[in-house]
Amino acid sequence: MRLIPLITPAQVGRWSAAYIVNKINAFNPTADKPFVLGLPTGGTPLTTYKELIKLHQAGDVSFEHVVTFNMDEYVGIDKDHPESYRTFMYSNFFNHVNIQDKNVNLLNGNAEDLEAECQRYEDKIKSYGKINLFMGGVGVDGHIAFNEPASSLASRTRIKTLTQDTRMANSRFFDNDISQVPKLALTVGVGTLLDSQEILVLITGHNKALALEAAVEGCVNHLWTISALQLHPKSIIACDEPATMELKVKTVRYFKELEAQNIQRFIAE
Ligand SMILES: N[C@@H]1[C@@H](O)[C@H](O)[C@@H](COP(=O)(O)O)O[C@@H]1O
Repeated sequence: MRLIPLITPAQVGRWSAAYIVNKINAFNPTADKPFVLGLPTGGTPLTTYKELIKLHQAGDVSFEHVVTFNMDEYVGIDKDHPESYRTFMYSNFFNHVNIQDKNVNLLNGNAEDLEAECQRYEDKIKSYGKINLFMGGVGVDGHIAFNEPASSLASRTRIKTLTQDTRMANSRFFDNDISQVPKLALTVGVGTLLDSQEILVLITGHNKALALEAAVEGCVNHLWTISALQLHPKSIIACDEPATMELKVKTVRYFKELEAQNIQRFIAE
C-alpha cells in the first residue's frame, strides 16, 4: 500500500487528478482498448472532479475512450432526484468532459429486479476484462462504496441496507432529514473492488482519522471494510493532514520520506 500524506484537501484533489490523468495518458486508450475507470460520489472527490475538468479543458486529457463504472447508487429515488448518484455524476463531472454517454455505467436503483441489475453490472465489468483504476472514498465508519461494517470481504455487487450512521452522515444532502435518506443501496462489493488493477482512495478531514488508521495500521477486518485495501497488490491512499491524526507519528514520517519526491510539487503550491 502507498500512503500519500498531503496537507490540504485541495492538494489531495490536485494529486489524485494528476495521477488519474497520467494513468489514462500512459494507457493511450482507443475505442477498441478503452481505459476503465471506477468512480465514487461524496464530498471528498469533488475537488478531484474539478481538477480533472480543468485538466481536460487545458487539453491535458481526453475522456473519449474512457469507460466509467460508478461504485454505488441509492435504491428507490428517482434517477433525476438531485441527490441520486447519477445526478451527482452528471452535474459534477460527466457534463463537463468529453465522455461518451454509452461509456458511462451506473447502477439502476429503480430496476424491477435489483438482483438481476447487480449481476448485469458485474457481467458488464467482466466484459471489459477489469477496471484499470478504481477511485473511492471512505465513510466515517470505514465503509468503502456502500460496504457497511461486517460486509464480506469477498462480496460482489449487491443490495445493501444502509446503517443508521451512514444515513445520518448522508442526511446532510437531504435537508438534514434522515427520513428522506434511502434505506437501501446497490453497491459494488469489496471483492469487485479488489479485482481492479489499482485502487486509489481519497481520505480527508479529522472525522475520517479512525478510518485511515484502520486502513493503514489496523488488521484486515470486515468491520472496517476499507482495511481490505491491505489485500490488494496496488492500493493507494491520498490523504490530508487532519485525516492522519490517529496514525502513529512514525507511520506518517515513514510515508512522508517514502513519497517526498512525489508530493513535493503539490505541497509547495
Ligand atoms: N457511498 C458513499 C461512499 O462511496 C463515500 O465514500 C462516503 C463518504 O462520503 P464523503 O466523501 O462525502 O465523506 O459516502 C457514501 O457513503
